[in-house]
Amino acid sequence: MSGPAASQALVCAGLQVRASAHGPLLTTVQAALAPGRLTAIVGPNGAGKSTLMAVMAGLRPPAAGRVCLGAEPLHRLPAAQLARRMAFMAQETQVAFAFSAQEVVEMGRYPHRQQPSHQEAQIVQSAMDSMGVAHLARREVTTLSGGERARVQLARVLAQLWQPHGLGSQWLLLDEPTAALDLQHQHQVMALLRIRAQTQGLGVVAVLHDLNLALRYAHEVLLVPGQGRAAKLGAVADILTPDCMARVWGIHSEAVRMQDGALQYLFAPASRPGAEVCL
Ligand SMILES: Nc1ncnc2c1ncn2[C@@H]1O[C@H](COP(=O)(O)OP(=O)(O)OP(=O)(O)O)[C@@H](O)[C@H]1O
Repeated sequence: MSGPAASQALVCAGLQVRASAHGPLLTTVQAALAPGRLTAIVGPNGAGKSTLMAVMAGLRPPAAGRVCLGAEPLHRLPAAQLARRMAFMAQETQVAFAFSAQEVVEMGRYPHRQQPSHQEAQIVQSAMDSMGVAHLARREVTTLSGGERARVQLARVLAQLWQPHGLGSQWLLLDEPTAALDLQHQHQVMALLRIRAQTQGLGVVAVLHDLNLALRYAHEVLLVPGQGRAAKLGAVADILTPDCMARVWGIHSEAVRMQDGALQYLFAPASRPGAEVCL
C-alpha cells in the first residue's frame, strides 16, 4: 500500500501480542489494513484475535511494536479525536444499568457532544433502523435477547461513526458481531457492513468464526494462527484455501460454488470417523 491509502491505513507495525505482560506470545502482526474495506480476523479459539483487536482499538498496549492511524501512533491521538475515528464493539457487552436500547445507541454519539451534528436524533434513529431495532427503542437492554442486544450494540457503533468528519479514516472494530445472530441477520449485518465500507470509506475489521461469511463479505482476511505464529493478511480467497483450513483448524473442506458465484465451503472433521475427539 502506498500514497494516500497508506496515510489512512490502520497499521500494525512490529506488533507483538500477549494476553498479559509475562504471558506467552500469542501472535505477531506486520500489516496495513485499508479503509473502505472489510477485513475479517479469523483464527482458532485462543489464538489471540480478541486480544489483538483490543490492542488495535488502543484499549490495551502491545507487548512490542505499535498501532498507527496512517503515520500517527494511536496512543498519541487525543482520546476525544480517537473516539470520533474509531468505534469498538466487544465480544460480550454487559450494560450495568437498565438503559433503554435507544439510550445505548445515543451513547455512540457521546464523542460528538462538543460539535453535535444538526441531525443527532435522526442519526440515532437511522442507526437503529439499519439494524432493525427501532421497535425496541424503549425496551431495557437487559431484557433483550442476545441477538437483539448485539444489534443494539451494532447500532451504537454505527451511530458513533455515522458521518465522515474530516479528521481522517474511520474504523469500526467488531469482535464477533455475528456470534449471537440468526442466519438472516448474519447476512444482513455483513452485507450492510460491506456496503458501508465501500460507500462511506469506513475501515471495517471484524473477528469472525464463520469462514463462509468471511469468504462472502470480506475483502481481506487477517489470519491469526495462534501459538505465537505470525498473522497473515491477504485477499480472502488467497488465505482461506482448503489447505489453510486443514492446517489451521484441522478441518476438511469441500468447495461449493453458489448460484450467485460466491465460493463457499462445506466442512467435516479431518480426522478418521470414530476417532476419539480430544479438545
Ligand atoms: N487476562 C488474561 N490473563 C491470562 N490469559 C488470558 C487473559 N486474557 C486472555 N487470555 C488468554 O489468551 C489467549 C487468547 O485469548 P483471546 O480471547 O484473545 O483469543 P481469541 O482468539 O479471541 O479466542 P476465541 O476465538 O475463543 O474468542 C487465550 O488462551 C486466553 O485464555
